[in-house]
Amino acid sequence: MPATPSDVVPDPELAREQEYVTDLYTRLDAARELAARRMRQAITWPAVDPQALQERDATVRFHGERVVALDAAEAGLCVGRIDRADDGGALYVGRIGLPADDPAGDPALVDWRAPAARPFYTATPVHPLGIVRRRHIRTRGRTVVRLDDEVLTTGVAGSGLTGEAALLSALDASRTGRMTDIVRTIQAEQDRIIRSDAAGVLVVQGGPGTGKTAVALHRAAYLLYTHRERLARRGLLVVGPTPTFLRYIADVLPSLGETGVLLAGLGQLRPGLDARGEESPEAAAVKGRLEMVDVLRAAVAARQVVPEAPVELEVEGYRLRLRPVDVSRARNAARRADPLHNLGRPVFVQRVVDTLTRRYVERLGAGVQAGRDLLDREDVAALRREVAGDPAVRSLLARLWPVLTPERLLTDLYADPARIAEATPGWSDADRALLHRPRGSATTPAQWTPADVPLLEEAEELLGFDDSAQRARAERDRQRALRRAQETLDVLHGSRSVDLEDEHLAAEVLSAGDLLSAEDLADRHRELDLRTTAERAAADRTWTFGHVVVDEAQELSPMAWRLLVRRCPTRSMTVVGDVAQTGSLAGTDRWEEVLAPHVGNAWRLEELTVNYRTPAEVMAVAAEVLAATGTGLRPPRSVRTGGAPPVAEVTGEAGLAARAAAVGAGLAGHEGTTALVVPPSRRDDVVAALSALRPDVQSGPDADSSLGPVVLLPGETKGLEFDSVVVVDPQGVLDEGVRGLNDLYVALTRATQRLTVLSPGPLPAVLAGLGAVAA
Ligand SMILES: Nc1ncnc2c1ncn2[C@@H]1O[C@H](COP(=O)(O)OP(=O)(O)OP(=O)(O)O)[C@@H](O)[C@H]1O
Repeated sequence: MPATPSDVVPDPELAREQEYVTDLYTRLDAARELAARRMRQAITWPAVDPQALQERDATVRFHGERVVALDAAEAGLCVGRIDRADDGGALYVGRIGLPADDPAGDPALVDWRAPAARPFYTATPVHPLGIVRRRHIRTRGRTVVRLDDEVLTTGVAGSGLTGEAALLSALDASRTGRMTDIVRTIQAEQDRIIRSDAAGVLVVQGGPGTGKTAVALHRAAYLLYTHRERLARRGLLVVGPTPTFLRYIADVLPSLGETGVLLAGLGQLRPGLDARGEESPEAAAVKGRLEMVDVLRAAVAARQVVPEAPVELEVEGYRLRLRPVDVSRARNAARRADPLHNLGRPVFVQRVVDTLTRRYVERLGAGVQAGRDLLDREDVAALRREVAGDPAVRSLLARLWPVLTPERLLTDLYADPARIAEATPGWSDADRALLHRPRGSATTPAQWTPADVPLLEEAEELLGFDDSAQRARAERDRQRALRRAQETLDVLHGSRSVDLEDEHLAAEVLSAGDLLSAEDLADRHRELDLRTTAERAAADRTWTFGHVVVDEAQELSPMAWRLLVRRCPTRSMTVVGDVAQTGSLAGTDRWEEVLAPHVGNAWRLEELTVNYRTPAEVMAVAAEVLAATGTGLRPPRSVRTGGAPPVAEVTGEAGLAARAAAVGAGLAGHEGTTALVVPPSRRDDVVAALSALRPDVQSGPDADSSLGPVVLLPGETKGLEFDSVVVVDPQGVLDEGVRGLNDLYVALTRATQRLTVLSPGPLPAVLAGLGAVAA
């Protein structure tokens, strides 16, 4: 390990800190017991009216969340302390705040997110912020095992790293396949971003391994702490690129005591849908264009049909005629009444049925003198009902103005080249062909892809949702509950009058019926709604979030941005990514480009410059690839050096898969995680060869590196890291990716310890510096 400025402190100090830490755990246990007791009490509260019911739910939820947060604080409760100048004493910093006995004094433990804890992360010898010493306290279970001190009175600038010894030991640790929190070792440049103002759009640009994901998640925890009330109500959404990535980061916020956050990929942003279908990058890119808004508008308008010739219908043996002008008038009236397709439909239906009823009346009266007058208003209403219920009329209405779900609109559009052509004036045939997708069969339904999700959501905005049936059902349920409650009250009331012989006494005794109305009783029996804000938000597509964090944001298409901005009307967003790592064709290499349509220039940029993941030797190789991308971005500076130098081998075409398997299996025998990154055309061969040696090999978007070695495409490694990485066929990665240089850059920068490159032929020019040897 490199030299560090820390002094390892002798044992008596350790004993003193142990005493303090033991006291903190006693306080933690007491706080947990108290919160659990309060929660149990609140569950039994009678909820006599809707307001009391709401209060009960909120109280149970509040104490429940507190118990979860206190549980989460158990591991590594105290992270360190800062000693203030002028005998201000020590302030202990930890994962959660715990009060001291004297409420006027310092708390026993300051939450890492509180303003008072800030110097723990940002004080330096040059800017000590009133601190003379910073101590990192390392615990295992409840036992203090190590102290690392930094003296901040020297006035001499050091490495620029905060708590360097603690940081380097965290970075050297083997990876488990799950991201962990960095509360102990947040660096000053990261702290500034984590605590940056919640308002507006904050873009965090940084190279691989600079901690963008870590910072984004800690910022989420910070914002939940600082704006607890607003965010607890509105919720916070974290959007990530792939299901694997979401699983990789899933433990971080709960370990920080925050469970109310919704983590979702783009494919999961439509309630009830998990869109995991695959499609070509070109098709996804076309679907991601902003022009798709107009395409969908046109597709909806095309479903409001005016026939070219009159339509003849037979109702109860009478032939009725509907002229194009009748339909076009009905359509205009419906569009005026409500621009949303499904909400305008009742007006359209009403107009058409009125017209047909008029024709029906005329036909009935034909031949009879003053036939019209023979029918009174009730007769006409009965005829109208007949017309409205007639199967021929209903099927005509379904053809002229169908009720549409977003799924049906898009399925019909994709399946029919004529519909696509009508909705895409000015498009090339090649782009139109990319939208085409045959209807699935009953056995193999066409799968929705992540790029479909913003379109389905946009379509929902245009179609509107006629929820009258749902509301009617809810009202019927309520009435049924009321009836049941009334019956209960009647029984109670009846038994009282039978049991009590003394009329006078009976009048004095209040029965349940006197105290409660049927309505109250029905409410009293309602279930506790203990869903978290995140769960309620996930089930409601109209939910708008208090804050949205977008990770790997460079991959998002303009349509995806449009969806996210709709879910966050306040534009309180944290957007993190690296425009040098963009792999999708729909993504961006310029932040201005994607943000301008939604927020103009009203966004601010922060940059992260230090790489905490990739050792300097590996980063030097990746830097050549970055230079070749022409983005002009500088590679981040690695904090770790002296690891194993990267190696490259030329295997020959025939030996590639077998060698990849042998190297992968060898590395997977080490502690930590192993990934083989391959171009798509090599995946099957490499998986087959490796599984002969390691049956626990995993591949594809659900692969989990904590369970065995994984074989992944470059795009599937987005945001992840592994102790050992083998890049198989770098030329294939360059050739097969739509942004091949970016893909290779991503693949090379996933390694925390060891990098091996296996090439079937000569190395691509951008990797010439590696100096390959023959296998
Ligand atoms: N202050 C820190 N203390 C300890 N570990 C850190 C710190 N900052 C970052 N790390 C670690 O460095 C690694 C890289 O961080 P992270 O994945 O957040 O980087 P990133 O910028 O999102 O990378 P990429 O762009 O490649 O996805 C992670 O293991 C993370 O835990």
